[in-house]
Amino acid sequence: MNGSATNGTTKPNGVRHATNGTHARSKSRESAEDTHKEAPAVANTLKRIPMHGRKESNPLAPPFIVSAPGKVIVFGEHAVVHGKAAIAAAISLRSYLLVTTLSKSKRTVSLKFTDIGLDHAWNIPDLPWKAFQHPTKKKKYYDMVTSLDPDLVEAMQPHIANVSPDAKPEARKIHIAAASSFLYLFLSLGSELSPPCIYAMRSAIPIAAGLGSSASISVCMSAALLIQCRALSGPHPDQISHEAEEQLERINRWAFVGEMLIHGTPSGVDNTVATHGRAVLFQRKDYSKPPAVKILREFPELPLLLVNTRQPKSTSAEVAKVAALKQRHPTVADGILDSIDAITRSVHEIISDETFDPRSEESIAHLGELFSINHALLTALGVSHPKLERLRYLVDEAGVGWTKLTGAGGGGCAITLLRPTPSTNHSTSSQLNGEAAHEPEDPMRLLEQKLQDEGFERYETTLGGDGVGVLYPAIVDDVEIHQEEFLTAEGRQGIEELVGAGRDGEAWKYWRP
Ligand SMILES: Nc1ncnc2c1ncn2[C@@H]1O[C@H](COP(=O)(O)OP(=O)(O)OP(=O)(O)O)[C@@H](O)[C@H]1O
Ligand SMILES: C[C@@](O)(CCO)CC(=O)[O-]
Repeated sequence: MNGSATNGTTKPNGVRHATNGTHARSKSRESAEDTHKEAPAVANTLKRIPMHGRKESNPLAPPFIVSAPGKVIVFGEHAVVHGKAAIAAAISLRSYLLVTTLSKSKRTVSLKFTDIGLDHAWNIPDLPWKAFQHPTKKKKYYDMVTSLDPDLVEAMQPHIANVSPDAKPEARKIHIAAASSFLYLFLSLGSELSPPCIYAMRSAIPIAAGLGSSASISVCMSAALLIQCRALSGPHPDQISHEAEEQLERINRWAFVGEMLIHGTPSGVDNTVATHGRAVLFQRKDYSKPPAVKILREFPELPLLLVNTRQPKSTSAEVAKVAALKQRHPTVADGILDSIDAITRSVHEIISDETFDPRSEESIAHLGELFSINHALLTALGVSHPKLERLRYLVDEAGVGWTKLTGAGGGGCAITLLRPTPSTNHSTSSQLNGEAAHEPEDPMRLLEQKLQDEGFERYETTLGGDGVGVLYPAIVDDVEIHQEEFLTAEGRQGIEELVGAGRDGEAWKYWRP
């Protein structure tokens, strides 16, 4: 529970700050606003100015925050890695990246990714700029990069080798994945003259649970670095549709590069839905070309239960398992992947039909069967886990819906499509006759209790929200968000309240083609 959230009489941020020294606060606010007038990095359609083109006397860019959602894959995980279609939807759990520019006397770039315990700084001049800026290697901010350059990955290694040297091996792996992802993007989009900065990450998305935490942070890093090199215009409410689409595409391309550093061989569906939000029908047949993406703006409000087995898993290990099975049993594995593809296409047809009614028992039951079949096929591919099977068993036993794993499997989360409950008629004949009411136990309540007893965790979320968003400058309710409070905000509630999440029409802006 976040202490500041319950503080009561006025807006939470105002209350918190009033006890912290009003003078200092309003000063930092003024400087942020002034700077914003001088250097509207994202507010207008910009002439591109190289970061290093700024005059010595220019004020510091204000702190700003970018945010991106996690996702659930509703149908088609794993098959999508092998060129088949998938449907994924954004969830309301999000990551937030606060970027603070330091004075020019510092020459460091720092990561403070406190969710994973990573705190690392590099000296900007020491980084392998020569390798990344070499004319045969240098990428433009608008390029489409579909594979990592092994020479550049190699050039980064001495700078990755000194990340968290004393951490335990498991934690270190996590740190190295996140740090490599950032550094490759920083070296690709920045220059030796990039401003010294602190990049502070907080996320409400559980890590390695199949909800796209890595894609969400990759989208944040890509968007922040593109904003800093002034390669984005907007977001602003009257931005024309195709221009907004172009910005999202630019962010998505570099987020895919970030994902490659974490996953190895991502299909790109996770970063695509984390960038665009809503829901997407996604297919990448040829990795050297852009994927086919259809944004599903009218994605139905499906009644879903989202549960985490809390069994950690590695996406790259699960993806490798399927690749190995495909090598050993090509015909059988291809048959399974084709069946998953057929399910995804059939679902797309069903939900696109205007007669589809997510409140109808019949429609949901039809879709529910496809949930169960998709899960069975994923189990056949070897990516389920005893905890996922136990979860599915408990939901089946309660008779409340149809369950499938979501994301990479091997643990992580499952989604259940809930059976619509017939409206309960409380005035039964026995009650009307004055007999004692013996309410049958609510199966959903019983299930929730069992899930809790067995250590499963349920998430409250809605599907289909906004994609990447920007709070520039990092000011909510006229108060600048400070790095320290950002890093120490308690849990999901604490961070969401601090950044003013979900308060559309205010400071947060989104590209909405
Ligand atoms: N809040 C965070 N802060 C820093 N790094 C993070 C954070 N969340 C995720 N990561 C990085 O992403 C990695 C997790 O990626 P992984 O693909 O295994 O899981 P996922 O993205 O949650 O699941 P899936 O790909 O199945 O949806 C972590 O090891 C870490 O490097
Ligand atoms: C397992 C997978 O299909 C989904 C992970 O969320 C991998 C990918 O698409 O990159």
